[in-house]
Amino acid sequence: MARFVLAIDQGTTSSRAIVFDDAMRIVGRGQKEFPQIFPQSGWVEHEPEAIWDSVTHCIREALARARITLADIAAIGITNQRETVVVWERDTGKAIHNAIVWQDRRTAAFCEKLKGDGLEALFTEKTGLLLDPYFSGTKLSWLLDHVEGARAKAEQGALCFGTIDTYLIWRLTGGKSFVTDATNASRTLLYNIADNQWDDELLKLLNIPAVMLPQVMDCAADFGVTDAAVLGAAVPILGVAGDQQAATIGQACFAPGMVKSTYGTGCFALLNTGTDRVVSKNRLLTTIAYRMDGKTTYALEGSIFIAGAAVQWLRDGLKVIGDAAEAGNLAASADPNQQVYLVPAFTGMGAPWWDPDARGAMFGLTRNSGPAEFACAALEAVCFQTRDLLDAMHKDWQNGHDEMVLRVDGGMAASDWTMQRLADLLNAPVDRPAIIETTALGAAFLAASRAGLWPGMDEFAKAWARDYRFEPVMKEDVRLAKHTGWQDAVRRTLTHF
Ligand SMILES: Nc1ncnc2c1ncn2[C@@H]1O[C@H](COP(=O)(O)OP(=O)(O)O)[C@@H](O)[C@H]1O
Ligand SMILES: O=P(O)(O)OC[C@H](O)CO
Repeated sequence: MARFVLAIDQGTTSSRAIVFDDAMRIVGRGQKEFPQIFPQSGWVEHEPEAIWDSVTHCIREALARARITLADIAAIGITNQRETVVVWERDTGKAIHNAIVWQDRRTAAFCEKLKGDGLEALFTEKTGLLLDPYFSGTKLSWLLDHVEGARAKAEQGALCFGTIDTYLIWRLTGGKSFVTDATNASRTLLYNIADNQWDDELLKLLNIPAVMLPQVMDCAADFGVTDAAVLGAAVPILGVAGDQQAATIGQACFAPGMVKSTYGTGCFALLNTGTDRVVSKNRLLTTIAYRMDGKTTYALEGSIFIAGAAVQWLRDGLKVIGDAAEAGNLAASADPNQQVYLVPAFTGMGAPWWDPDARGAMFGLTRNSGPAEFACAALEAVCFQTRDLLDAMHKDWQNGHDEMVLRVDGGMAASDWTMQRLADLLNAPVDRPAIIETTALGAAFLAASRAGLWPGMDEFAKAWARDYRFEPVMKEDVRLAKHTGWQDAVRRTLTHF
């Protein structure tokens, strides 16, 4: 009997596939990067075919490392970079344009126009999002306006729109399933998260024909069966969630008040608010954490665009480290008497500031400032930004949950120095789990529990294991002084202060 589950994690810079066994252990993995395309300043695209090739490559690699074949897989779970838009022809499956990636800012002027028309409150009320180019809706609208003949074809029902999950499912099932899940839908700016359906009024405002949208399912559902002619065996796809929601699930943040923060290229913190659809007064996003058995659990989300990317800047831009793993040691050697701050607004500032025009800045440099102070400032910036998010979350939603433990994951969570500094600057414990691949784990859980291979949510939550807890040790006056310095640096960087 098939007793393995395959998680496909399609990320912004690479795709991963991980095989888990029925005891939730990782037995094989594959990973492949694919090209990032920057056609103009602020534009970011991916070639859909390159994404597909990377996914099939790492599925083969993961299966080979696990020494099994696809026939040994009981179920597939998919998790993906969110908001990224693909449009393809319904009859040929051919994409009409490169995918427009979540980081792409080309629709900034369109968003400003919609805001100028006084529409942001309506979009926020219905979708929980803001009018920012980050989300899918305005990108889809751009494609229909700029690819010749696209709008007419879309209106005739000849085109399909999907986030990456939808596109992969379409390809894996040989064009038989045209579906998404509620978490991915909730990032499009087209989906009403209160009514749980595509919103006709918003579709009209963005001029998007409903006929091109996929069917929205729960996160654990029957998404289709892989076409044996495509992958070599027919396997059911039983779980789907956007990557940050999948990490929330993988971290077993199932109780209201639980919060996780994922430190990859960017950083995304999600606070489970249960059935409360909290509307943020502090410019956080309201999003669907997961939908199971028709019941929606909501989250408040804070999105920071630069986290591990600041470490990449130390490595590739400044060349003060040769490898990301060296950043912590270098930061540890910084002079504690220097107050150097980096505001890493390299691509604008995300939550809770949402300032697309801000650019990065450093403050407090002296003639003694060197690589160590730069590294310290870069890593501390990620911690300070997390604090800004969590402070905003607590202003928006108290519900008696003053005591907070943050569950962390993502590549940067491997840095002990950064995680200790995070606990210090938050003045809260930080828990790093034993399985750091929480995104894939979340997708695997959705699929494996539906297949009856793994237990349900309660048992899964009990199985969550800690690798290490970082306890705050920094003196209160030091923490306060640092935080005040950071707030001042942010104020001086933002364009709208
Ligand atoms: N030991 C480390 N210390 C600090 N940053 C790290 C470390 N290891 C990896 N990173 C950073 O984490 C990021 C990679 O994390 P990952 O979760 O794979 O990101 P993504 O899924 O966004 O590609 C990179 O930006 C890298 O610079
Ligand atoms: O691919 P990641 O891990 O950088 O995550 C991207 C997010 O889903 C964007 O919202």
